Amino acid sequence: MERLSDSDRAELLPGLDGWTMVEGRDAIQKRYAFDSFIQAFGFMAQVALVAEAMNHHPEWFNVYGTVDVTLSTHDADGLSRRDVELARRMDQIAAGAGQA
Ligand SMILES: C[C@H](O)[C@H](O)[C@H]1CNC2=NC(N)=NC(=O)C2=N1
Repeated sequence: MERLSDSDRAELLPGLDGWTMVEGRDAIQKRYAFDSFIQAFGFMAQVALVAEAMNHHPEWFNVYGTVDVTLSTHDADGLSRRDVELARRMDQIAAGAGQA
């Protein structure tokens, strides 16, 4: 998996909703806020199935209804198209999982 080129970054990253660059690392991050732990965990369970099917896995941290997510491609040591794809899929799942 190749790291995103500068032109791919300029084209793809602004289209992501609420994702920002991590400082000091070639990765993107987003905080999802749900009303309850069950909604947050339901979101994570659905994402886990998608991530496994993509063979692309998030770094994440959950406290109650909050899920902090970092996406990066470890094999490429930076951002690849898979991160953009997983970010979009996570946003779709969050929208259906009752994001606060
Ligand atoms: C061996 C296995 O295919 C790799 O380690 C996969 C698994 N999941 C992964 N997830 C992420 N985020 N980046 C990777 O480079 C990656 N590589």
